[in-house]
This record gives sequence, structure tokens and C-alpha cells, in this order.
Amino acid sequence: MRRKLAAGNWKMHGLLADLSQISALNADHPDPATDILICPPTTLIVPACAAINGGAVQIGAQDCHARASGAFTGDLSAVMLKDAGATAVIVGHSERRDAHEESSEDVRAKSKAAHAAGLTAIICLGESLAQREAANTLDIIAGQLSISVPDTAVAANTVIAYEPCWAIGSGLTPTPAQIGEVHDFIRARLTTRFGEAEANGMRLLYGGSVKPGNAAEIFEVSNVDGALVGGASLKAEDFTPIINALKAAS
Ligand SMILES: O=C[C@H](O)COP(=O)(O)O
Repeated sequence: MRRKLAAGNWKMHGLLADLSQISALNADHPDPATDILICPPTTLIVPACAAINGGAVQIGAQDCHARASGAFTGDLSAVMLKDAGATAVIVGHSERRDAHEESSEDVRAKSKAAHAAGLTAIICLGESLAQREAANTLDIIAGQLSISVPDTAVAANTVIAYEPCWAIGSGLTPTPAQIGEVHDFIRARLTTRFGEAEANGMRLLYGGSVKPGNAAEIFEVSNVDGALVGGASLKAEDFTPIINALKAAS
């Protein structure tokens, strides 16, 4: 049985004063039936780990460099993120694929670096609106999946997040049938590549405008093992109902 995962991606939001939101989540979910992960901006990883103080909430990062160290001004390696207290790192988010022109080859290299550092890689995939309207969604997902996921992936170190670009921050969400189609497809592809035992253990998250009001319906969809949540993860009062909906679906 896969453990459910509620992951929050704070993106470029959050100051020291906002650590109180992480403390509140930590206090409200002392022994979660689901895994809870917050990926704050990198500046908050160390103080967030201190705020959690051994509690159940885990702290992750939003990106890493593919190399462990070197002359890469402004970059951070997976080894550094692990050293700071992160347990996971998001790679291949569409905002990085778009704004930083990251390719699926880049994402694979970053995922490999995450694995080598002992971090869980949360590998993001998703189609644009034009690609969905052209009925190319599954082809796009197949291509991103096969290139972005490295051979070092196993159930214990890899999470796949399906995030349709057009659903991110837009208030739009695919129908449950559309989400289920993509998640079932991803599971089948992972099974072909990694074998049933390993693929069955890999968690698949849905991301894109998950809110307290639609979370329960999304978590009923087959092969949805949790969510990667942006805006609604910033406040504990918004994220907690999503976590509770996930627990209820477990
Ligand atoms: O990583 C999170 C996703 O981009 C979803 O963001 P959102 O929940 O604000 O739509």
C-alpha cells in the first residue's frame, strides 16, 4: 500500500514570519496517516527544520543543480539541500521548464543528483493547454516521463507529479476522468519500465489548483496518491482541509 503524500510548494513565497504556518501544520498533524511535505523557498529550509523540531512534517526544496559542487554561482546542489535538512526536492516544475528553459534531459540529471544525495525526487510532468486541445496529452506525458525519470529511480526515492500547465494557479482543473486517464497511463508506463513491484510503490501526485473544495473529489481518482499544492499550501488553515481529505481517502 502506498503512503499518501500531501506536498506543498511555496514557490517564491515566504519570509521568516511565515514559519508559523509550518509550526501550525506540525502541531495539527503530530502523527499523520499521510506524509506531509512543505517545500519553502531555500532561505527557509534550515529554520523550517528547526521549527518542526523532529515533528512529522518534512521539509523539501524546489529545485537543485545536477552537479554536487562546482563553479555555479547562485546554484544549490542536492547534497547541500540534504545537508540543510531537506528530504525531497521538486524537479522539472513547469515554471522551471518554461522560465529557465529546462529540458527533460536536465530534469533527469537533476533527479539523478537528488537520488545520489539521498533525496526523494518529485518529478513534474504536464501538458500545455494547446497540447491538450490538440489531443496530444498522453504523447507529451510519455515523452517527458521516459526522459525525465532516470534509471536510478525506485519506489523509495521517486514521486511523479502530474501538473497540467493550464491548471496551475488558474482555478481550472481537469475532470476526474482526465486526471485518472493520465495517472493510469503513467502507472502503466512505469510498470513497463521498472516492473510491477517497483512501479506499484511509486507515488503519483496530482497538482494544479487543488483547493479544500475540490480535494476530496480528486483524491478519489484511481492512482492519485496525493497532491502537489501551490497557493493553497501557504496557509495552514487552507492546507489542513486538503490533508484531511487525503487522510479520509486513504
Ligand atoms: O507545484 C504546485 C503547482 O504548480 C500547483 O500550484 P497551484 O496549486 O497554485 O495551482
